[in-house]
Amino acid sequence: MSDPGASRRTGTRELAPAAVEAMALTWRAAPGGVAGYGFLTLAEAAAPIATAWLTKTVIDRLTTPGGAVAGLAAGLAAAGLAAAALPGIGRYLRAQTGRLARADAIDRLFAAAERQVGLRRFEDPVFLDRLRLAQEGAGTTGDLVSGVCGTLNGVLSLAGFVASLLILSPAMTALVLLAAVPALIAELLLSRRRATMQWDIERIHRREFFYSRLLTGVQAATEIRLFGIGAFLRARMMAERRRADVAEARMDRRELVTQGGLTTLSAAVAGAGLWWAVTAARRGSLSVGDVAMFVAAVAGVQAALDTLVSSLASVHQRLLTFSHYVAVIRAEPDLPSADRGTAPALCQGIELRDVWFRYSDDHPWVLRGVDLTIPHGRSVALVGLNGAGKSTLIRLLSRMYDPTRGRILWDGVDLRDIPPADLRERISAVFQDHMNYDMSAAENIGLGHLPALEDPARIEEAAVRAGVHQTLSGLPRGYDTLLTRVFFSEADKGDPETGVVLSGGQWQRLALARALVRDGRDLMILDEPSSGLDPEAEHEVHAGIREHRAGRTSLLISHRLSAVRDADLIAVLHDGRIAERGPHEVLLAADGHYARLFRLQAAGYQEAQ
Ligand SMILES: Nc1ncnc2c1ncn2[C@@H]1O[C@H](COP(=O)(O)OP(=O)(O)OP(=O)(O)O)[C@@H](O)[C@H]1O
Repeated sequence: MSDPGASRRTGTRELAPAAVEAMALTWRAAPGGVAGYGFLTLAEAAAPIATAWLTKTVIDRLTTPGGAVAGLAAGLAAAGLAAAALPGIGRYLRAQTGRLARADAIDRLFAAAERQVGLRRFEDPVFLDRLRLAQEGAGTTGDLVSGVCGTLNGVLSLAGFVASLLILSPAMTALVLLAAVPALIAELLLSRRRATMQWDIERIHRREFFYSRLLTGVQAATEIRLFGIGAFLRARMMAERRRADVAEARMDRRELVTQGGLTTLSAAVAGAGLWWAVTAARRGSLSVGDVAMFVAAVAGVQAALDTLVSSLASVHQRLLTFSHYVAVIRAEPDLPSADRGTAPALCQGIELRDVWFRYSDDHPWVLRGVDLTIPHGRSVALVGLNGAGKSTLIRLLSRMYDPTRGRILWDGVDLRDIPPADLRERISAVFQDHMNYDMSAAENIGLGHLPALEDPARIEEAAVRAGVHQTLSGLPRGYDTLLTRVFFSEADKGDPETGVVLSGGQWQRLALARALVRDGRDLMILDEPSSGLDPEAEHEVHAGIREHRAGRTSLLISHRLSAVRDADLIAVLHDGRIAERGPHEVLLAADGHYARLFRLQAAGYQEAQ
């Protein structure tokens, strides 16, 4: 279970730990509910057996002169009452236990996903499929318990009715039981097939979900309309839907045929039994009560077998799904992480020593022996063409991945020897693909440093420094304004106080404020912090950043070379290596890649004059 992305299918071996985990989880979440439900299961199983015996005895006494039946009738009424009331109480307990177990399971699942310190698992389609099935498994933990209770109910009812039937006819008992064996095997095979089918169509569902999100989300809405690609995307979505439907229909047909055959078999056995009982009664070897008991017992055995077989099949299938949950919560972190030690406060600097990296064995090398030092208290800029590997290098610095070869040293300590959370505590960053959270303006900034959520002055200070304070304070509810409209109904949408939508550049400033609120960190990473800003805003933001970077350790990535010229050191990433390094003037004088790019950009501006 250490590598939840390794295997596409779940084997029977994984079912036992899944069963133990599900039981333990449900017991922890709702011990009272499980105990109550277990008790009700016993009572529910006992009620029909008691009813059958009481009925037989009442009939026998009624057909015998002078037999007292009042007490038996009362018992029969009590058993009937129990049979009527218990299922309702059981349903409530089952639902309540299910809710508690589900909440616990979902919480643990998401905590486990968070334990994946890097990004690799989230780029692995097999893991993503597993994660989705795990969510499904977590959501139905309670059903698993009710399936187990159903199985228990089936076993108990079966035992009671089989014992009753044995007294009347051992041969008929054997026949009824034998008829159940193919049903049991067939149902288990069917549930395994259904679980395999679910796993196989998981990718189809993921693609369908992707298209449906595109078609219903606001992000792609403009392009979809402008390019007129709605029908094209819908056709693709429906093609995926139909592929999934075909697989499901095939499965349903298989179930229909198998279950139809099994039902016919049960009916034939019941008919033969009835014929035997009636002839035996006519011969005088069975009483009228015995015939009633026999009919009830055959029906009871078949109903119990039915419950047992379908509960077992459902438990089996749910366990197959739940085993994905177990695989995810027991998954080792994707990166080996030290759990002891701390990231020392940066005094000397960060050194990349012969760092090689590729995203996987079948991807090309992105970095091919990068040697770079980011000295403490200095500003370093990283430039390079699209796809040169700049953002990749940042992901390695914040340990979203480990270098394939080589080492990254934080004051001489390998990043692998520092707990990732500790390392990240010392870093602040604005990412090129920053997040826009559907939350309030204050929360969008405060997420950069959670204690700041209680400190409005600190949030405001960061907003001022990112140049977004004026925008935010002018919103209908100031910093408490929601920066989204997704939570409001159509009727609310006319009211500006229900949420606003910011522009791309305003969001970018907000992302900068989120990084700045994390003040006092040892390393500030700025990956294209101003790409969506207007020239005035860009100038203003870079002036602010320059001031902020003075005397601090920072790494800035920007294609706008005028923004990086003041860096203490500029490194040019080319062909996976640092091709040039030095201050602006030195690189210009060297007349290499940097000088060529800088002159190209400068010429563009001059032409415009
Ligand atoms: N998650 C990923 N899986 C596989 N390959 C990736 C992944 N992310 C990036 N790459 C590849 O790695 C290379 C470097 O990408 P990276 O984003 O680091 O470049 P960059 O220098 O930041 O580019 P840009 O200037 O366009 O932002 C590219 O060829 C890209 O296709």
